[in-house]
Amino acid sequence: MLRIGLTGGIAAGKSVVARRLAELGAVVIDHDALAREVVAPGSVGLEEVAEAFGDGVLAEDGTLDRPALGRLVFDDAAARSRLEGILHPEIRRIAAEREALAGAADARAVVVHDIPLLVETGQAEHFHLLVVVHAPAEQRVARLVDGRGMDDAAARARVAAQAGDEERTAVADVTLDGTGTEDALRAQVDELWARLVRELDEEADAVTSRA
Ligand SMILES: CC(C)(COP(=O)(O)OP(=O)(O)OC[C@H]1O[C@@H](n2cnc3c(N)ncnc32)[C@H](O)[C@@H]1O)[C@@H](O)C(=O)NCCC(=O)NCCS
Ligand SMILES: Nc1ncnc2c1ncn2[C@@H]1O[C@H](COP(=O)(O)OP(=O)(O)OP(=O)(O)O)[C@@H](O)[C@H]1O
Repeated sequence: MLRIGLTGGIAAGKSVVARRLAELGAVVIDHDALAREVVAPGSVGLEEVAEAFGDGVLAEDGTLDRPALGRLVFDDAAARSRLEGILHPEIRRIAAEREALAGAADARAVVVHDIPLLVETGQAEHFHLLVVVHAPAEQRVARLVDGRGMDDAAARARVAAQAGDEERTAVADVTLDGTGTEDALRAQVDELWARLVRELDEEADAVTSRA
């Protein structure tokens, strides 16, 4: 199994890269999606979040009011760290379980962990290959405001809640340029994939010829 860590600042283009890798045959484990699963209705995670942050973070139907919780945590490092303390252990447990399943199904699986906070949570050394999608903070703020309808202050608070661009690129094995079009980004992923497949094939050939 080849384990890849994929990260990048918010709106750098991680999802574009992850979707392309999945199309090419990788098993993608999306940690943002897991962060939603662990607070699904009826989950222990949701109960713990409501206990920690009050019923104001619950919508009328009892589901998590994500914008309300976002307003509480993105301007407050202590609150954010409390939320992460509740959610991250469970997210990691499920991610490890999904990875094990992928490995059991196919020993040659390429498993990609799409993790926004990969560097912040000290996981840079956990992968065979660390891929960082890079686009400068100002461009990412503009994408959040224009593309996702976030207000400028909220967009800047999210960017500020994450590692700086240099911290991420410093630990990257591969840096993808997320500043151009989505097509241009997908083309870089295709190139990377072709290289990985070639390397995996060469490794398999070397093992066969040694046997
Ligand atoms: C606060 C919450 C409810 C806001 O939900 P919302 O639907 O608005 O955002 P969503 O979860 O889709 O995240 C969008 C992006 O925000 C950024 N982000 C999310 N959580 C964090 C965080 N704790 N610190 C910094 N950036 C974050 C990431 O770039 C992510 O891709 C949610 O982000 C959350 O539960 N965060 C804590 C869990 C977490 O750390 N997730 C990210 C990595 S696993
Ligand atoms: N290269 C690009 N050119 C133009 N727009 C882009 C590009 N890459 C991504 N976008 C747009 O920017 C927004 C964010 O992209 P994407 O969802 O891939 O970011 P992300 O890194 O996954 O963010 P998050 O941290 O929120 O998961 C989307 O609306 C997407 O369409």
